[in-house]
Amino acid sequence: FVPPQEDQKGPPGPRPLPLLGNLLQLDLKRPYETLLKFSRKYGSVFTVYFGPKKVVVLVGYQAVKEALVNRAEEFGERDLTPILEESSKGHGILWSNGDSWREMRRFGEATFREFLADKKAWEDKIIDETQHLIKVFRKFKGQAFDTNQPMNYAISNIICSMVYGSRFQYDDPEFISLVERIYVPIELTGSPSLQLYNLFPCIGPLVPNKTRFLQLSMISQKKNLEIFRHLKETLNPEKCRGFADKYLLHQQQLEASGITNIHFHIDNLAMTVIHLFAAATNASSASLKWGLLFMAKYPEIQDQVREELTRVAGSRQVQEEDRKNLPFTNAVIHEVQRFASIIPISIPRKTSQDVTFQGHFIKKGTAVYPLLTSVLLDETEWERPQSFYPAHFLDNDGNFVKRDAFLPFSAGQRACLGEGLARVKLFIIFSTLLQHFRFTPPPGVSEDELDLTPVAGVTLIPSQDISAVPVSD
Ligand code: HEM
Repeated sequence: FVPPQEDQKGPPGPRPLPLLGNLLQLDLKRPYETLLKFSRKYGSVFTVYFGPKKVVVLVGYQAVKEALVNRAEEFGERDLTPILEESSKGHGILWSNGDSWREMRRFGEATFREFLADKKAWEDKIIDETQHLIKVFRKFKGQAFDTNQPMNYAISNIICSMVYGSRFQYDDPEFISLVERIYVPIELTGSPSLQLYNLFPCIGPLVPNKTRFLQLSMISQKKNLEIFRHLKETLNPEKCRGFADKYLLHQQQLEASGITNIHFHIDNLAMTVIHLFAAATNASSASLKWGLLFMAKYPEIQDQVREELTRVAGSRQVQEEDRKNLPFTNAVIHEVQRFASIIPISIPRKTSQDVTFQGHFIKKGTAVYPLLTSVLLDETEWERPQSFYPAHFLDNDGNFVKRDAFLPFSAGQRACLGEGLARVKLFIIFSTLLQHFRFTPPPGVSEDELDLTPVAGVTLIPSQDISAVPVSD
């Protein structure tokens, strides 16, 4: 292996070894930490080799914004690993490119806009699910527990309501395996053997996790096709139950008007739905889990949130409408997303053409990793980047202020499709839980002793148990 010629003109970076590239220098459990370290030496645009794979890393608000927003087209393609290429087959939204992605993205944006316009219906689904979540939290009677599973179930069910039009009971075996098919592939993606397979695809037959990943993907595809068959039998243009109905109706309209669109077919719907579950669930539940853990860690901030909620909403259900009157709560939720920085390396992009960026040549098709954590913790943008400090989002009069460098949903043409929906979800669930529970460290553990180390993986997830003590008790 000889690094190609263009590297000499490309962004600088640590010297790669043949075949291994910079793998020996990278902390593979927390690669973002090594990348941050490299940036201190090589600047805000540098090259690193994950084995034979060349990657250009973007660091800090200025570089990330310039690439993803000002040069949106050039940095607007998704970089696919072999396993994702095999499972997605060019379909869906998250792991696709070109015309198919454009059509699915446009359809997704229009549909989500409609959902948000009918705010009440979307909000009611979230409120309904939050009530189920509260019942589960109550069962622990104030004992410390792992918030992972209850949160994953609630969030997955909200996406079920959004996509299929109905929720499941938590103990329904169909639902339990559906949730497993969402979270297990995400865990597998972060496993060392699949990471190795993605760098050296020739070892494929030796990687059981690859077979498991593809099996789960196939089962998801099959199950979705079954659900769509049922939905199709009862499809009613007057009463659209969710995303899948919208798509099926759109497909019917195209057929009825004789328009041929090769991208609107049932396999593309199934993969789009699988991608929506993958993108929507993990990130939302991780953000909420961090939110509750930070409340246990910083009780004075928790008290201030609850005081504001009580003053504005009393004991009635908080609604999205209330957000404008809850600047402190709003600021805390934003600070949770900033400080937890749950997707430290954004979902990989690649260049769609040869690019000269900040004086460096980057060849078409080069993988690009926007280091989102370096934006959310950028010392030139945030007053106290390394502290949990809700005042980042408040002015001197306590009003909420937006911040340019707040990019947990990334930016540009591949930015998070569900940002609007995610924001409503985080606000309603976080506020409602705080109305009902006081979150504390487990008995015998002090706030200082709470463990904020995330579980290693693509998304950062807390591992610390906490207690949810009902406030009315
Ligand atoms: C707190 C919650 C969430 C966070 C932090 C988050 C963050 C992200 C990030 C960083 C990306 C990569 C964007 C890029 O490449 O520039 C992304 C992509 C995406 N997200 Fe989210 N997301 C969240 C929730 C959701 C929800 C609720 C949905 C759907 C309802 C969703 C749907 C998507 C989709 C479809 C993509 C792929 C977009 C594309 O490739 O065109 N996300 N998200």
